[in-house]
Amino acid sequence: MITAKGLFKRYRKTVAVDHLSFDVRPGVVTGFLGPNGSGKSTTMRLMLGLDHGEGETLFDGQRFGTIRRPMNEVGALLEAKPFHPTRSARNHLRMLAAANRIADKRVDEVMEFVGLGDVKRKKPKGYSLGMAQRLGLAQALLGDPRTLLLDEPTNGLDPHGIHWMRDVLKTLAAEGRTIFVSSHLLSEMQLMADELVVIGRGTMIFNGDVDTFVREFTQSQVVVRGPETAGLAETLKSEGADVVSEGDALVVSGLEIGKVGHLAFAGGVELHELSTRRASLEEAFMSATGASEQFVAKEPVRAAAPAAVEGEAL
Ligand SMILES: Nc1ncnc2c1ncn2[C@@H]1O[C@H](COP(=O)(O)OP(=O)(O)OP(=O)(O)O)[C@@H](O)[C@H]1O
Repeated sequence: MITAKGLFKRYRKTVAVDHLSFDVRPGVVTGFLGPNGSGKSTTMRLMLGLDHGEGETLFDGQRFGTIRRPMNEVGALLEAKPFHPTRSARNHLRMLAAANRIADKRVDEVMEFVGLGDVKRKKPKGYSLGMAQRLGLAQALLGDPRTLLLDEPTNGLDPHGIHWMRDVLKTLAAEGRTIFVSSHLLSEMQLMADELVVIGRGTMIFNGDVDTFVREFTQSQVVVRGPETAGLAETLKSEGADVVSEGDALVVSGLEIGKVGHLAFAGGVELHELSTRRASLEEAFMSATGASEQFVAKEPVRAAAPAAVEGEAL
């Protein structure tokens, strides 16, 4: 269990993290989301005491700095490639293992686990970003910790790697561990996370389960299909719904599925489908964080078309 209380960090005029408090439960994957520059990395650094700021983070009741054998309690992957440039990957981990009184055989175990068994004697400076992420995860797992903090662990991984990382994190969570992971891949987060902490400009936007987040920040729609729904469309509109035709279906916004079903039944309309279409995590994220986006790109400007010269074929 992670309990973060009143985390605050200012860089000169910029308040990067503004009194954030949240809990991260064991047994589930908790996703950490926010637009670029919203303070995710700073929050994670504050949680581990790697940045000076205010507030307190407890890992199973203990502050990181007071844990006697931190690698056995909290594993962290904050940035890819923080490795010794000339030592082999295996020796890098062996050195860490020795310093933390972790058995040498655990090094080979975690390197096999993350799929780097064949390249463990190579130097990490020759690793790709995806391989470096795997090595970072191996390092985080070295002490078999109960808590994992991972900042963008899928960064640089190929689709197989992303799929693998998702399975690994879900499995580790199912073993009862506490997993706190940031990612920009919202479709991936939708498949991986059970709970969310969503921030914007350093402040809390949402802390709770994924389904509630999507429900709170989007409007679900009702899909209606049947051989003759034109009359029903008019009835639904007169009840205040927005109705759009999509092929042979009606997509209804603004009315509950029960109400749509009732109106169809009352009007004697035959239905072949009546279902709810849930919005995606991405739609909910856009709606929840739109106002707190810091870096908004301008619409691309198209180069002006050359003026037509009279008589010249274009
Ligand atoms: N070392 C620093 N010095 C000054 N400002 C900083 C520093 N690190 C971060 N910031 C500022 O703090 C804010 C939060 O940055 P942070 O990197 O924590 O955001 P983030 O959510 O991790 O961003 P991203 O999603 O782009 O990785 C930003 O406005 C950033 O410019």
